[in-house]
Amino acid sequence: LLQVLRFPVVQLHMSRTAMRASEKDFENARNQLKLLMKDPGNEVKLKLYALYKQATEGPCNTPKPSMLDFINKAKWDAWNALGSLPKETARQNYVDLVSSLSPSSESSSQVKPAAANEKQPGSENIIVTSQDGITKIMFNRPTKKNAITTSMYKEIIHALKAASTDNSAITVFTGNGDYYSSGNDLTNFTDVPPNSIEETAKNASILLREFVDAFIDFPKPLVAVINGPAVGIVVTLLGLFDVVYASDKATFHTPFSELGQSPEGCASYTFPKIMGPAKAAEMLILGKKLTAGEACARGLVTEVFPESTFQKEVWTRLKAYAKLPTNSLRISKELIRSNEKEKLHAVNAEECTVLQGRWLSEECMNALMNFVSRKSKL
Ligand SMILES: CCCCCC/C=C/C(=O)SCCNC(=O)CCNC(=O)[C@H](O)C(C)(C)COP(=O)(O)OP(=O)(O)OC[C@H]1O[C@@H](n2cnc3c(N)ncnc32)[C@H](O)[C@@H]1OP(=O)(O)O
Repeated sequence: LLQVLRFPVVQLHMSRTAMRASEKDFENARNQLKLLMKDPGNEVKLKLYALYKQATEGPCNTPKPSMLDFINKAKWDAWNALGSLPKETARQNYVDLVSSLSPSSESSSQVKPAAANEKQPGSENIIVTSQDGITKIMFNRPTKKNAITTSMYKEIIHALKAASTDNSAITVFTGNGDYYSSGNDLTNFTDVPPNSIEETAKNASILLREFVDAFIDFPKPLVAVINGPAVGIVVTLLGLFDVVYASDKATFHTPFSELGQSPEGCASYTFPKIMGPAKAAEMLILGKKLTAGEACARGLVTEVFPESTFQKEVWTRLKAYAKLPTNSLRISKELIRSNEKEKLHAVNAEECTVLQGRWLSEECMNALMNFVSRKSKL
């Protein structure tokens, strides 16, 4: 069996290293900032200040300046809004932000103001645009039902990091075509040399953990616009979103047992909290597929819209929300989520460890073989 499954050769360690800014990158970014020709404006300068303080001193720990001390109060608010963002992440976000200000930047994850359908060069499967105060991250692999490849996970991590410090108020995920997403691309696990299986499972577990961490730590309101069926990881992640709008043609399916796998995306913790343990078990253990109406009744979805008016209604609403004061949006999110963060990171770590073992199991390998040989369709 192991001979039949050939896992892809991926370089997850390399990418992981690349995603973490070193002290030297941080120092370079500081120097690069001094060379900027154009004043980036007060909002960006406040973000840079806050990220710098967070990266060097950790969470805001100084007394709040008086209301009349406008400048220091604005700086304090910006730093304080970063909450418990880890120093390392702040350092990376600082480097990303400086890099996005540099005219010579060629970073593929740079989020820039763009026309709604503009594609980022070199990242066709994920399209990131920023307009009207909204950063939109769109799965764009409609011929494969927007299944998520290894490189797409990495691009999304990068896009989230950039979106956390860009000028937008909210960040929205959606899918292009008839599906929101069919979840993990199952061929991520079907083209690997037999002697690399264990290492590949380990690397996939590291990547998954980093991917889910990026959602747990995301500081702005995160909205899912579910345009069609959603399967697997894109469903479990919804417990980490702040608002979920769904078309009435969307469905929600987590067929983990059928795949010989187990839940990820912190769903083993968030789903029982959202819908109660019995309903969560029906989805996560038994793989019951929900309609949008059922998912809304269980509290996983905020609101369901008729497909005929879905896009118009949802985007009109989101554009209005994106005009709300950005700091207030962040601070309210922080209040709602911060108490849970530590727990969520622990749950994520545990789920990734368990999944790593599942990917090496015969049950999982059989399910993947079935998919590849087209014997099994969900
Ligand atoms: C770093 C690793 C992290 C791992 C995280 C753990 C994540 C777990 C999960 O997400 S589990 C869920 C995995 N997803 C699935 O099990 C769905 C599998 N797909 C299907 O069951 C069906 O394709 C379908 C129900 C989504 C759609 O069926 P149908 O309408 O009949 O279309 P097709 O099957 O013909 O699909 C069209 C085309 O897309 C390819 N495709 C669809 N989904 C996936 C997928 N998840 N992975 C890979 N490829 C997918 C399908 O093979 C067809 O390709 P083809 O035209 O044959 O080349």
